[in-house]
Amino acid sequence: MAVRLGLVSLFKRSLSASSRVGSALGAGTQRFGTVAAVEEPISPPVEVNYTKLLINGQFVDSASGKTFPTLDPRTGEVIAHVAEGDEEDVNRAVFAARKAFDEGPWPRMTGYERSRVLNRFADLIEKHNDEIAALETWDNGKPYEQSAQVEIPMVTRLIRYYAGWADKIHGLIVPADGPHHVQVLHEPIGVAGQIIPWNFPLLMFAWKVGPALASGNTIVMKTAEQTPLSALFVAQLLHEAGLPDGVLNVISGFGPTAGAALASHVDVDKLAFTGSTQTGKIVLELATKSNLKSVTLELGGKSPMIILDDADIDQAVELAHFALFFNQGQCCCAGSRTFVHERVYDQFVEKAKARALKRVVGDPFKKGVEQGPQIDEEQFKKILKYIQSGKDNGATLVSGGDRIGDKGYYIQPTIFSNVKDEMEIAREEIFGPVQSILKFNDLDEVIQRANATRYGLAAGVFTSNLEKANTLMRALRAGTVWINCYDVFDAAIPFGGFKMSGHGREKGIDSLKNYLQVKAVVTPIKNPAWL
Ligand SMILES: NC(=O)c1ccc[n+]([C@@H]2O[C@H](COP(=O)([O-])OP(=O)(O)OC[C@H]3O[C@@H](n4cnc5c(N)ncnc54)[C@H](O)[C@@H]3O)[C@@H](O)[C@H]2O)c1
Repeated sequence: MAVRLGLVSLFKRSLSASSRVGSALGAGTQRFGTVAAVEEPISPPVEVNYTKLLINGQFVDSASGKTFPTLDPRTGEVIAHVAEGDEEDVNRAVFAARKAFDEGPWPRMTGYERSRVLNRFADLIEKHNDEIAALETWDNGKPYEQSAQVEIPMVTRLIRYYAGWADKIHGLIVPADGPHHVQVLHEPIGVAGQIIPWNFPLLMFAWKVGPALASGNTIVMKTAEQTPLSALFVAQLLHEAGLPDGVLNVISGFGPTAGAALASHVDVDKLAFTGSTQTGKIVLELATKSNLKSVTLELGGKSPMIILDDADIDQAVELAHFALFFNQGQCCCAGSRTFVHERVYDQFVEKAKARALKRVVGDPFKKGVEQGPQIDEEQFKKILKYIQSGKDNGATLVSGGDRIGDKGYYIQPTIFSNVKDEMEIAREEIFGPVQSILKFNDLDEVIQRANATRYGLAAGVFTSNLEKANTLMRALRAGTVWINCYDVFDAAIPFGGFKMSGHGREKGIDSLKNYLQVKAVVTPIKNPAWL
């Protein structure tokens, strides 16, 4: 509940942002529209203490001795040099995780003991909330207030949620048709390989680690090369909370080397991946070719946000703005196709423009900032290329359309109207602050167009008409449908995709199933008193 409130309050903050921005603005911050170079970056209130690989409970150098720089998205400058893991390090980490699973205390501990470790971990995250948030913002560029007040609290909520499950995972006794005692056991699956992206580094860490640990597995995690720092910090806290050595191993490094080695390792029993659809296909193939390990995939999206003609336009504009621009537009489930009913279309576009122009872009450590820089040069260039493609293909540029300043990876909140379904910006995942507004005039038409994508991660609907909401929620082919809200991510709510947005679900009870094997044990019973 607290987390849900966290998100709701973030959205409410966004609702009142237009009245607050004036007072929030100051050095290093700008209301988009008064474009100028972003000023000198604020010094992050944290030190980087953990840069090595975590293998078997120890922070160690990579076998090759190599390191790679992790960069500050505000400037492109080096924050720290981090040990670069590759195949040999993955082998060492899998060996440690295997041993910890086969011999170690973790799967043999009671569920209650495991829950106590996870609860202590959540307490420690809470204690270090501000340091962790600062690391997350420094490495990723997301607003500090978002890290500190929304995301880190979501992490603790999620860890406590799975701590609550740890001693409630149980099988069944099933009545078969015969004199048999039939037990269905739910066992930990073994060594889990986990590969995560950079857009929500710590939240993705938690979504993966929470259910895997609650159900008694051991882990080798490969973090994203853009954002290795926060996972190393909290992995250390998890050991302080009592996690035995070897149960969680963290490898910083690159996809084609460390990630591929993990996906294809024959001693890994399960692979959980979050990232692009393109990479999802690669890791699925590696997993299949190596040892057919089971795979869950959380991939990309091109989610529709549908505004009906009965909607309160001011609220609809704010929600659609939040659905797209949250986290610099770097959300797999971003509402990146804003469908607006033709009766309210022009009014909506005007107000969406006004809102985008008021968006506070600047140093993410600055109070009141809503949007920081994009993660890195590669994403920054990709987004600018998509903006150019929108212009070239005849969409109407309503606001933005360029970078901000000449340093770091800041992009103007950009809106295109008159976007057509076949345009690249309406089909491909931009993963940036670019809103595409499309016009529709009929419910059946918008259902058909909203579903006409290879993705199916999420959808949003904004209406006061219950019947239309009910029709849409069933017709939309997506893993999540948010009605009159967006981006509500409580730990109990399953999340995942239809179609090429992925396989399986994370969070909630569904995620536990990813980390459990089902074993049937059948024993004949002589002279049973009952069956
Ligand atoms: N569905 C979700 O829950 C979700 C969440 C966040 C991000 N995403 C998606 O992730 C994408 C952005 O993240 P990204 O650019 O980091 O994606 P990416 O697929 O390039 O990278 C994701 C992870 O995979 C690793 N990787 C890359 N190549 C690999 C390979 N050959 N073998 C093994 N691992 C490899 C990377 O190092 C990183 O850790 C977007 O498309 C977004 O939609 C999805």
